[in-house]
Amino acid sequence: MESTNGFRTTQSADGPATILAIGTANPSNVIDQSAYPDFYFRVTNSEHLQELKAKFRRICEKAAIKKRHLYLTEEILRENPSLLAPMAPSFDARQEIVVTAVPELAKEAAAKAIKEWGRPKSDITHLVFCSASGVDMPGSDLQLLKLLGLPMSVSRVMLYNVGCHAGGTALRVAKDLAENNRGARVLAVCSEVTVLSYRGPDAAHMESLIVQALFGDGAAALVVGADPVEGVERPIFEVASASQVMLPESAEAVGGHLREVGLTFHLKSQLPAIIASNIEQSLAAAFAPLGLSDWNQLFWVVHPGGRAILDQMEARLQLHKDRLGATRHVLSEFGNMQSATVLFILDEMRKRSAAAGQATTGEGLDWGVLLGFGPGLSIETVVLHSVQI
Ligand SMILES: CC(C)(COP(=O)(O)OP(=O)(O)OC[C@H]1O[C@@H](n2cnc3c(N)ncnc32)[C@H](O)[C@@H]1OP(=O)(O)O)[C@@H](O)C(=O)NCCC(=O)NCCSC(=O)CC(=O)O
Repeated sequence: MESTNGFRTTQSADGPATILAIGTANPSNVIDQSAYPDFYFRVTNSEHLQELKAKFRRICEKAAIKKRHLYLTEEILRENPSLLAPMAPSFDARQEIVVTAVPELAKEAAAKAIKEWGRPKSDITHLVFCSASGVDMPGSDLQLLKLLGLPMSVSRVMLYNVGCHAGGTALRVAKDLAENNRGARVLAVCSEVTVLSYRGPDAAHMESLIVQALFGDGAAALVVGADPVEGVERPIFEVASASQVMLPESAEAVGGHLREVGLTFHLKSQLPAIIASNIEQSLAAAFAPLGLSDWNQLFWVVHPGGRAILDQMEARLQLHKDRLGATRHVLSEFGNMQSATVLFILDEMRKRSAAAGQATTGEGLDWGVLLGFGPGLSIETVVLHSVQI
């Protein structure tokens, strides 16, 4: 009888996990960031809070965001007045919306990814689903399976309420699944619809104002698999390594709490500085095996938690201005879409590389990094290798 080791060898892939397709989707409702302070204070019946409105306008102006997509329209808000108050018990009303909106938006993104991938959806073997937008049992992973008509044999992993680094987490888990299960094709999906954290302004909750000014809704999906089938599958990036680290004594920097009032966030103003002063350690550990330490030789995909995080990281690492171009573009067009954002940036990266006639999907460079930040404070570092265009 064959040894377990021999059996295990035949179960593993030969090559590294690759990203074979990317799809994205947003709700059709678009908000213009410059007009948003007027809309937000009017719709939440808060026009009497003029000082707070002026502060909100300052935050919106400094966010480096042009527009965002939000599921919540004025009509839906009017139908759900408990969402407008700063701290009214409203969990049921919020859940009612997200349990269908999250998997539906995920379906749009996943269908696009499967179409680009080019193989039948019945060839999907695993699903990794991430969302910080509500919880349910069975979860959004099962709803998505049904909405897409995927085989009932798909092995699912549901990552609820991980936070903004979860795009990196999903890719890390997808990589391990793809490399350890020969022939596996993993659908990794992040879907965020910020209905849980939407609320009216309140001087007692300044951190909520930041969330109202920065967060947007979006879903993104990847198909991940090793040993691409020649002539059928076309890799976009190879996933060389993926790791997670937690920064000590940073638990208070960022977090979220699910309560009767929905999801509340705490965001310390030191967050950009904490990330900037710790990031080089993660980069050094991730790129030491490759002998790389010139950060300007990498292409960059960074979770844009806020403009100040990008600015401080860029300054600390002395990155050339164009290195964070794809990241800043996605922040400007969509805001902070939590876990989905880095996957949107991957899409933007390969598209702008092709449009500019670059030699590789990573702006002409070979190696790149995807960074996610979130509660913990947790940092996800994914090392990517581009492919020739
Ligand atoms: C919000 C900003 C765009 C504002 O830009 P600047 O900092 O350049 O401008 P600024 O200093 O004049 O700030 C504008 C106003 O916002 C206030 N302000 C800034 N940060 C604040 C905070 N964390 N809590 C409360 N208020 C804050 C300032 O005091 C100021 O008020 P006044 O004008 O009255 O003086 C930036 O600070 C930023 O990008 N911050 C990071 C946001 C963040 O934490 N993102 C992580 C999201 S969570 C995430 O991504 C992970 C996850 O959820 O898991």
